[in-house]
Amino acid sequence: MTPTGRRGLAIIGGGKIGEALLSGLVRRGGADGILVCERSPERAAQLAERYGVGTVELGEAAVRARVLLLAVKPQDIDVLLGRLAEHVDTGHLVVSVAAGVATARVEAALPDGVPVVRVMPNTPALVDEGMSVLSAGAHAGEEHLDEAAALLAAVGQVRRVPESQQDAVTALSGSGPAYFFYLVEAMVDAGILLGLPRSLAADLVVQTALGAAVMMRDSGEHPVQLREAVSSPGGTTVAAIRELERHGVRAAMTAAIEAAHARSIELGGGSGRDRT
Ligand SMILES: NC(=O)C1=CN([C@@H]2O[C@H](COP(=O)(O)OP(=O)(O)OC[C@H]3O[C@@H](n4cnc5c(N)ncnc54)[C@H](OP(=O)(O)O)[C@@H]3O)[C@@H](O)[C@H]2O)C=CC1
Ligand SMILES: O=C(O)[C@@H]1CCC=N1
Repeated sequence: MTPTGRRGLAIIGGGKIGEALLSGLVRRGGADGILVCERSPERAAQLAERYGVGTVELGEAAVRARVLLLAVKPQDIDVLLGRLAEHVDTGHLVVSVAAGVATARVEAALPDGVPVVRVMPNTPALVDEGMSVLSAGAHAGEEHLDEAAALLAAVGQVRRVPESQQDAVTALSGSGPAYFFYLVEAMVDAGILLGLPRSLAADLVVQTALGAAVMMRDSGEHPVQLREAVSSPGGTTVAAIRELERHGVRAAMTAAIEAAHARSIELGGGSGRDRT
């Protein structure tokens, strides 16, 4: 039973991803019904001013909000859950975005039967182009997954996976924006090396990244086909791709994503299990 007066969402942890989700949700639905609980009073005040949301202590967050979105670092989650446990009941929905942290670990720290949904979002939620991937814990039903999906759909696309795939998802789409930013940095630096002004180089690279992303999403063609269309025989693109292959960029990307996957498992203290 949901106690009367409990409504809306509290974001617990107003850091990078907490703010990305908050900004999109406020943009989509307004600040009414959204609360933020943040350890740093300065940061809480900043978010309140920026988004017009109310800020609360942990206990009050659980009294006033039905959905509790945990957005603290995996290293802080056990302390948070220890403090939260006495305030939570089965009428809440707990949504955790902590990398690597299995729903079973969250459930074990809370009263029996509390529904928990694990989500891996990403920072493009800031511009409504997020990718959020959901898995249900042992006590989360379809209605809880639907509720979490509806929340995250406000800031981008949503997919569901068995929880055993969440560490791979984390390595791919959770951390993924950083790989593209890294690549863009390198391309802009190369443009500057070739004598272009920084702002022009940045404009060229960012628009090229955007155009390439939209083509990959909308053209229905495989990235290899799209790359072939850029690669004139004996031309500039094949000369560049040969260097990327020579320097092992493809292998480096695979190794990077494997390292992120391993780190996600390490942060969680082991791989997440699927519901049986
Ligand atoms: N950044 C990203 O792109 C993504 C992050 N995630 C996950 O989201 C979580 C947060 O990551 P990120 O936003 O990068 O981290 P941040 O460190 O930027 O944000 C976490 C915030 O939570 C605060 N906090 C810690 N403990 C508490 C508490 N008990 N009550 C209230 N606030 C608290 C922290 O305060 P303080 O600064 O004092 O520590 C900090 O402001 C992590 O678990 C991460 O794995 C998931 C997907 C993408
Ligand atoms: O770097 C991290 O650990 C978090 C999880 C996914 C993206 N950022």
